[in-house]
Amino acid sequence: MNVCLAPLPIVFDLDGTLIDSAPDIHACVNTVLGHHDTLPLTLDQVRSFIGGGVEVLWQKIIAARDLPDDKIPDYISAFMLCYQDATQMTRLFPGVAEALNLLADRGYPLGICTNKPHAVTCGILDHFGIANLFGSVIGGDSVQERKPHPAPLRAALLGLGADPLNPKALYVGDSEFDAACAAAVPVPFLIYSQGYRHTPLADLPHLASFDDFAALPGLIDMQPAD
Ligand SMILES: O=C(O)COP(=O)(O)O
Repeated sequence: MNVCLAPLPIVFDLDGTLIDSAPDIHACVNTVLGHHDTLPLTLDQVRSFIGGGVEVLWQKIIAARDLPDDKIPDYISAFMLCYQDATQMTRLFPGVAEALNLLADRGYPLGICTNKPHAVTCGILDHFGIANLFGSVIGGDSVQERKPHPAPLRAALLGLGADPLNPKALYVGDSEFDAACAAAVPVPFLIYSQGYRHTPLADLPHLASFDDFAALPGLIDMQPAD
């Protein structure tokens, strides 16, 4: 690491990157579907619908189950009631807490940019005891637009003191939404290969990929500082 220069701000995606939230989301989706006498979805189906935020999740569910789309607001309210504090089956991916603490100790300003609603995001960060590591947390309802639009990532970068229009920073994520958002800002993108992506890695623009959080601090240290 170049110790003479300011460490780069690092912004992280949440679902599929820091946390495996699919089992809790899956359970709440099926609770809501059950209340509407609709067949449950598999964990793989629900996992493949995560990443665009709660509205996109439910658009994909109603398409998969041929449900009336004028009921989306009702489905979303019922889902949020179930999901607002559902952390029982959610896990940090292996090595996440260690990597984040190491990066924070090395002085990297850390942020979150997720399409998950802000309050739920903060609850999850608190639950895992990592909320204090992040200087900026942008959720799917923090600004008007959602990823892949660049606005939420720019807001997260601004919160870390970076120039949102010409940022020297990194975005770490797992999905098509994250890759497109990073390219739109633009900011170099590091992709976690064990997340919820369905596109081959080679087809997503990225600076580097990693499959183990133990490798992330070294990968970040290799990037030129600001
Ligand atoms: O789809 C969601 O609710 C959140 O997904 P993200 O954390 O990957 O942005």
